[in-house]
Amino acid sequence: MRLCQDDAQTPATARLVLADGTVIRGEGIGATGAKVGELCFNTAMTGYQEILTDPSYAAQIVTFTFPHIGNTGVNEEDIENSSEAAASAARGAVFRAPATSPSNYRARLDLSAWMRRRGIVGVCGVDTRMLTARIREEGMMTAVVAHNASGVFDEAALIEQARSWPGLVGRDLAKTASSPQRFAPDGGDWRWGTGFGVGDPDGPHAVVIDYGVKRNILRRLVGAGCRVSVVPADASFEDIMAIAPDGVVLANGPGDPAATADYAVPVIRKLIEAKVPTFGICLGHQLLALAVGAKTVKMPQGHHGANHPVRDHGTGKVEIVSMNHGFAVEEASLPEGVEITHTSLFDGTNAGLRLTYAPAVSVQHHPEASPGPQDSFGVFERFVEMMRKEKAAA
Ligand SMILES: NC(=O)CC[C@H](N)C(=O)O
Repeated sequence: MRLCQDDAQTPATARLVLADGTVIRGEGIGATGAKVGELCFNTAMTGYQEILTDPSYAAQIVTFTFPHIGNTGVNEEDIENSSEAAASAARGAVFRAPATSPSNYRARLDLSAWMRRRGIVGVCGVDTRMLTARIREEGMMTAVVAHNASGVFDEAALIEQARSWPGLVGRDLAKTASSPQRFAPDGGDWRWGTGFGVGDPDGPHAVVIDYGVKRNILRRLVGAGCRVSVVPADASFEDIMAIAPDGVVLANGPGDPAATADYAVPVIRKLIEAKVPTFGICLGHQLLALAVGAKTVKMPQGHHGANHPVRDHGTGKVEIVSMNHGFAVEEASLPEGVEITHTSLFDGTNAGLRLTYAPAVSVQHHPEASPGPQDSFGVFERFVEMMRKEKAAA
């Protein structure tokens, strides 16, 4: 395979430009143009389509450490954006090898054509091992990925574009990733041969606050037996209570949790006070922590992958989970009445909480996987049990 960055003679059609002035040459894939964002790396070996459509990657460019991306093409089912807020997913992608022709019975399109449709700008032929080592040592940096057929770029302008981008700290992106209207999802867990399952019309009513929710969270809730309604990120406590929830899910989402806290935290505080069963996932976990008075911090490299070990202190077991976050809950800032339920075994950061005085739990990882292992699927069933228990006690 050809790596282009050291070969100035190659008419490379793409550039990856870092804010420190590094320019990496590669071959373009997907949309043409130039996209700026925070450069992170993801270590998952499968699930590139789910990763590129995960709304939590808004304003980010994903470097895939797995070298062969595109082998199974793209299909109509493995899409994680739950609404037309498609702009909310990853802006750019960095690959080691050029994408090969797809080989999979579900493939409908090749990766490049699909990325073009979705406006994702990509570059292949990059030494992703070198890039990942740099992110590991220097932290997530701002980058621009640029692609055009001519191979002619104003590199100084691209460096300037990367330098002047303000970064993710202080950015509320949940409102832009959220569906603007209430909706009900259309299916449950996907199974080979039968596709998406159907829900239980008499199950407990889970209302999901959509900060940029992944579809598989909705499918998993349906699969665990819930009736599900999704409400926009800025729905008020009264809007939520008006549709009679048995429980509320605080979804995942992009951006800085502290910036989303302005409008999310007052609603979550009222849910806690009203003892509505509450379950936070990723951004939702961080927002629950902020609602009880804790702090969140920016991580140097974040956690992005489908192979992260997390200890569940309740069961004593280690689960291998999917992760995608660049901010974390600062454990030292957690007040009394908050129990730590999960810990990342990569770096000891907080990965789960439970309030002792209200029915509220949360996890930092992605128990819905997609992509990733299904070790944590059970947290959805535990949430359903919590809703049933609270309802029976009311
Ligand atoms: N997946 C998520 O919900 C991400 C949460 C938050 N935007 C972070 O990067 O930490």
